[in-house]
Amino acid sequence: MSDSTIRIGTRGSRLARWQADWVAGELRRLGHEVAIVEITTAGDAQKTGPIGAIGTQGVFTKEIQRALLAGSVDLAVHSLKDLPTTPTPGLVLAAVPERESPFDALIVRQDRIDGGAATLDSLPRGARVGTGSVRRKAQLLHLRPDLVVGDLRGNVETRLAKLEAGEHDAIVLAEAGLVRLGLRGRITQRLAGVIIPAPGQGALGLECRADDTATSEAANRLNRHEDHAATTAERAALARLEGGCLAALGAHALAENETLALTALVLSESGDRCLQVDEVGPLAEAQALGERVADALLAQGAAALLRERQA
Ligand SMILES: NCc1[nH]cc(CCC(=O)O)c1CC(=O)O
Repeated sequence: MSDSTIRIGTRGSRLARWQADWVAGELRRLGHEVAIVEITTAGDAQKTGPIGAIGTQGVFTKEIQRALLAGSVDLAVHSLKDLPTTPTPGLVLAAVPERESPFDALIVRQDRIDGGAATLDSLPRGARVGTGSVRRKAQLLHLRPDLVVGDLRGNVETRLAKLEAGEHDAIVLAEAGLVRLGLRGRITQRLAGVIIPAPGQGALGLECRADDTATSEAANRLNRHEDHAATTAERAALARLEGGCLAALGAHALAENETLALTALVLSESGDRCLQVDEVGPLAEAQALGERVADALLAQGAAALLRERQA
């Protein structure tokens, strides 16, 4: 292994490996030598109970950041939505590569589909829908207060197995994870325009040491300007609302012709109250757009909803 080998740190789940392998392939195409180092995180170690119970932000990312700072890896490949917005001293987000779908997807159990329920609207009254995310839960209940939303944890394959085992009538997962794992065919309904996704969903965040210009320059060649700007706006809104990854908060920005259109919403945990703001701004001012949208939400009373959740 030469000195210039880029060592990529990743979690060991099949999705995390797919993402790290994809980045490795792209860097090799650019002529770099790359090695992959698997790291176990607190989020992977805890297999039961709601994700909120782990208590802290960054359960999937902290150990990898520690390995970066310790110098045992050079580049972290994170799911951007799992990466806290608070900057980590000594580290930089070097690039956001081409984004996969930012949207959520509904997967309905086959016998329910056979019974004619192939969309969120057509699920029977009181149907059981599984998700581990307070954002998805609140939006599901906002749209369908009759649904019984149950907890769902584990990696993508585990969650699909729990659906098949009959624990739920339907589950909600990120379309990006399903597509990357070759499971697009499992999607019953795309929830684009129905549920607002998490900030950064579907995007990767490539992080390296702030003083490692060689790795930062290599990573930067994978950067997609539009996707970086869109996720910057989404994450700026999240940071301003201080919701962390556990808030019932959705944000999605669409980039078109050097313009960003950002939608963000904050809900009460039960979904009975919902605030939404839509604004546009120049791509080059993504951070400011996110902050402006967050301020508009705060002016509508978003802080009270977020505090309720934290109490
Ligand atoms: N919190 C888990 C997580 N983190 C990233 C993804 C995959 C999608 C993505 O890249 O955003 C998932 C699974 C899911 O939400 O279904």
